Parts: sequence; structure tokens; C-alpha cells
Amino acid sequence: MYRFAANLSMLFTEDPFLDRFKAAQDAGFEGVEFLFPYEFSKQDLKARLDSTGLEQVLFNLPAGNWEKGERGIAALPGRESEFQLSVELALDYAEHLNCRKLHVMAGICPEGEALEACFEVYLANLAYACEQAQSANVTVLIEPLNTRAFPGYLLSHQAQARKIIDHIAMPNIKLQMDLYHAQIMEGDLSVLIRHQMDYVGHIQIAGVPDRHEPSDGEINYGWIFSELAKVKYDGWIGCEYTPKADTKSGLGWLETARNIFS
Ligand SMILES: O=C(O)C(=O)[C@H](O)CO
Ligand SMILES: [Mg+2]
Repeated sequence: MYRFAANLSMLFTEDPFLDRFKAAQDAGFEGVEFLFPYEFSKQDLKARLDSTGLEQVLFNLPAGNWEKGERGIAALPGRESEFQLSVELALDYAEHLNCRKLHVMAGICPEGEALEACFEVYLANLAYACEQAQSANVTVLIEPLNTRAFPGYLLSHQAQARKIIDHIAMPNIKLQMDLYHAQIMEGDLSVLIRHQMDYVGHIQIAGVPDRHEPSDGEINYGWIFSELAKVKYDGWIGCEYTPKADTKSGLGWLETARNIFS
């Protein structure tokens, strides 16, 4: 049966980052994910995992200059050697944290660059990342992001991601199916769940349209969780949302989900 992971980049932000692991454990989570671990030492992160018994489920490769608006470098021509170094760094952290999933962000095609050139670089970089990750028993994830929150991002639809996965044709590239993004871009989530789970390596959830708790907004997650149970999804569900108020008071939905589906 699937398990819920707390995304520490968005949850428990009432606490300093390294204290969020204990907060997640106290709230009953069994795993954590986050965007970028690199400002912290592997040792400090590992110590939090060891002391809480939490599993490190996922994190992202370095994604360029986030403050300057970069959202990944995998598809950026001329940044290939930077990308290769980012793969090396991420795999080093992944090994230390015993993390088996890494999200490779594509990026936003720069002004003046042809989309075809960006896609070519993207495919070559993904193949490189998969080759490096395979010996480390790590799965590379690609995630379509919605164009409202991520204007210009190279990957925005589930079918696009499936085509890329088929093209790379390696066993350790999978889809990071974030239902928040999928609902905004295409909806029809039940059919996506029923027909594309062979591609899925990780799922994330949040309410739509405001990316608050799953209990907030237009998605009926009670229905979604039962659909995931029907297809026997037994991976992780990353809780990647901005709490409406504070994290703890917004966790009632998780209690309900656990009572029904665990
Ligand atoms: O924003 C998301 O949904 C993600 O999961 C990316 O990793 C970071 O933006
Ligand atoms: Mg996501």
C-alpha cells in the first residue's frame, strides 16, 4: 500500500529546515522529500534521518540559479558539463542518504534558443543521468509542471513525459506524476491513473487551484486515493503543498486518508 512523504521544502516551514525531520516524524510521516539538500552537509541530513527513522524518498538535482528564475539545466544548451557535475553531486548525496529517486528538472528554454536544440540536449542529458544512476540503483524522475506556475518550462504534459521515457528506453527513468500539475494542465486524473501507472515512479499531491492541503479545492482526493488503491500503487505519495495556516493544524486530511487506505 502507498505511503505518504512530507515535502520538507513546503511543510513544517514553521521550523528551521533541519528540525523539520523530527516534526515530520512526530506527525506520523514515514518518509521525506525536498527540493535541494545541497546547502546542508550529507552528514547533518543523514543524522536527522537516522535519529527519526525516516526514509529519504526523493530530492532534486541542482537546478541552476533558482533565485534568477532558472528551473533546471538539463535542457539548456551549453550547460552540459554543469549538468554532469550536478548528476555527480546528487548521486553522492543520494548514496549517503540512501535515496533511490532523483528528480531531474528540464529548465526553461532560453530566449533565442530553438526548442529542438533544447530537447536534443535534454534527451542526451537524461540518457547520461540514467546511465550514471543505474549503477547506483537510482531512478531518474521527470515531472511535467503546469505552465501557470512554471511559464516556459519545457515539460508540461503527461503524454510528453511518456514519449520521452519511451525514447530514453532505460529501466531507471520514470514519471513523477504530480497530480496538482496534471489537474491544472489536463485533468482527467482517474484515466491517467488507470492507464499510465507503468510509467509512474513517484506521485505528488496538493489542492488545486491554490496548492494548499489536498482537502482544499477541486480535486476529490478520497476518490483519487481509492483509484490508486485499485491499481495497487504501492509507492510513495509526496505531500507537496503550502499549508493554508500551519502545517500541523492542516493535517486532518492525512488522518482520514490513513484510516481509510492504510
Ligand atoms: O514544483 C514541483 O511540483 C516539483 O515537484 C519540483 O520538483 C520543483 O518545483
Ligand atoms: Mg511536484
